[in-house]
Parts: sequence; C-alpha cells; structure tokens
Amino acid sequence: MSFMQINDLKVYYPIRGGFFNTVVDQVTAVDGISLEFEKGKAYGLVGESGCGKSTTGKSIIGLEKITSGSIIYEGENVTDNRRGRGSSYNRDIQMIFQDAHSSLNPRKRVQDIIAEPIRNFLKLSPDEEKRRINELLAIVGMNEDAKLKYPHEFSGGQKQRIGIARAIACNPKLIIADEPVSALDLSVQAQVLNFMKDIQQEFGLSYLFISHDLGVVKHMCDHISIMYKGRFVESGSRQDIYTNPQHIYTKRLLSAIPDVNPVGREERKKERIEVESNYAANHKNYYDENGKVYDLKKLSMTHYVAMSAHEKGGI
Ligand SMILES: Nc1ncnc2c1ncn2[C@@H]1O[C@H](COP(=O)(O)OP(=O)(O)OP(=O)(O)O)[C@@H](O)[C@H]1O
Repeated sequence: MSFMQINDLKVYYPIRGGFFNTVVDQVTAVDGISLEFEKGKAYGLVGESGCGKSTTGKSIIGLEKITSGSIIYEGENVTDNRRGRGSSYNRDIQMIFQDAHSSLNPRKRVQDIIAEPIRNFLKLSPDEEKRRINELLAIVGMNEDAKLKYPHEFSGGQKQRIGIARAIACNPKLIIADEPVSALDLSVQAQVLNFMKDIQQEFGLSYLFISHDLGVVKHMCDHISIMYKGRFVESGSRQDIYTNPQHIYTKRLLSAIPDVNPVGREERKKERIEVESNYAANHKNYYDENGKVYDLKKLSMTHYVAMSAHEKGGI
C-alpha cells in the first residue's frame, strides 16, 4: 500500500525576456509523470542530463513550483500549501544532494547542522538533543569528535554521511537522493550506497533515487522509471527493466553500462546487436515522445549517447 502518490506532475520553467522581463516562453522540465511510494521500497529515476530528474525531486519536496498535477501524502492533498516549513510533510520527506559540500552550511559546526531539523521538529531538551546527535553520528559511522568540526574538514564521503545524518534526524518516511554518490570516488561510492541500503532496512525508509547511472540504480532500487524529455518512457520492477526492457531508449541506456564480466561478454554483445538490428528492421524510424523521428540506421547501435548527439545535430 503506497503512502504517497504523485499524479500527472508537470513543471514548466518560465523564460523571461524583453524590456519588462515578461514571460516569453517556457521550458517543459517535467511533462506529466505519475509515481507512488511504498514503505521500505526504493524507487529509481534514471535518464540523461536535462531530462527532468532533479526538477521532479525538487518539486516533490517543495523547492520548485508545480505547474499542475497533485501530490497526495497519507491521503491528504498536499500539492498547494501543506508542504511548507514546519509541516509534517516537511519533516517526513527529506532530500540529500549530489554536492554534499554546498548543501552543508560552511559556517556551522556539524552538531548544529545535524541539530537543525531536530530543533525545528522534535523540540528536545539540550541533553536529549546531544544524545540524539551522538546517536546519529554513530549510525552514519562517524566519531563524536566530528561534532565540533566544520564541513570543510571532511572528505566527500564523510560530508555525504553528515548530510544523511541530518536527513534521518527526525525519522523521515522518504528520502529523495539526487545523484548522492556521483561526485564521489568509485570506492567511496560503494561504501555510501551500501550504507544507504543498510539504513533503509534498519529504519524502513523509502527512497526516490535519482541517477543517470543504471548500474547504481540496479544496486539500490526495487522499481525504476526511465525518464526522457520530462516523461517516463518505461517503468517497471528492477527485474523487468534489466531483463526485459521494452523501450529502445532503455536498451540504449543498458548497453551503456560497462560490461565488466568477461564470461559470456561476446555472446551478450552478439545478442544485443541482434536485438537492436531486429528492432531497426521492424521500426525503420524511431519516434520519440514528442514525435521527433530518429533514423535508426544512422545511429550507433551500442551507445545511447548517439541519440543525444543526433538531437544536437551531431550525426
Ligand atoms: N531554474 C530553471 N530555469 C529554467 N530552466 C531550468 C531550470 N532548472 C532546470 N531547467 C531546465 O529543465 C530541464 C530539466 O532539468 P533538470 O535539472 O531537472 O534535469 P536533470 O535530468 O536533473 O539533469 P542533470 O542530471 O543534468 O541534473 C532542462 O532542460 C533544464 O535546462
């Protein structure tokens, strides 16, 4: 049973210009997507840069204005005015960002950064607050010495852990994680992802996990939507998406994941080329969601990047 439903969400950014700075056009960032969140489940949102992933996350949490659609949280329509500061929605839905550094106030000590949501929502006594901060630092695997330090004194992975400690401080229901590891070294990425999985299980957290990397999402998510130009071109369980992708764009994204397992690599490559050639034979042209035509014969069959190059006039 889902605790939150997003229905037909649209977010358009106005483009202003002219002498009076009036709205002259708009960017369609999110164009009618629907998704729902279940307790303890991770929902992945994947797509290339600019397809609208971050705007989706930011509009759900209330950092961007929603043009149309609705957000129903625990049976209540919170689209317009129930997501503000101090609301239970504001406490229960938290976000962690790609750039942990700029999401942490450089002038505040770690203890005050983590205490921020606690002071807003839990109203603990000073002793209880101290205990909660120590507890949170222990959960994210950091020493109590960290409390008096400033963000710049930590590595990227540690900063992300501080951001996570702040996000889980008030026992949220959903964490929106926007490319939480893409700025980190590969070895640290695995640590942070595994740690996020651990706390998901421990606290029954739900995630909206945003990434351009299908490999990362495969590791983390139960349900995945593939986003292209503001819309979902395909949604399904992890199993569906990885073993039986339907949309050619999903196939292209999958073929861009480095195939690191040498056993059977040649067979997989042959199979992929065959699948794509069959698709090309049956569909001379591929039409995207906006009706734009791609001539499949002119596209590289093994790399989805070709599609974006084509769009930019590169092919
Ligand atoms: N504040 C803004 N004003 C105008 N247009 C914007 C704004 N923010 C984003 N956009 C545009 O909206 C579209 C979606 O952007 P968004 O950042 O959501 O994509 P994304 O998939 O998260 O990309 P990335 O992975 O690069 O962050 C893009 O065309 C982008 O240029």
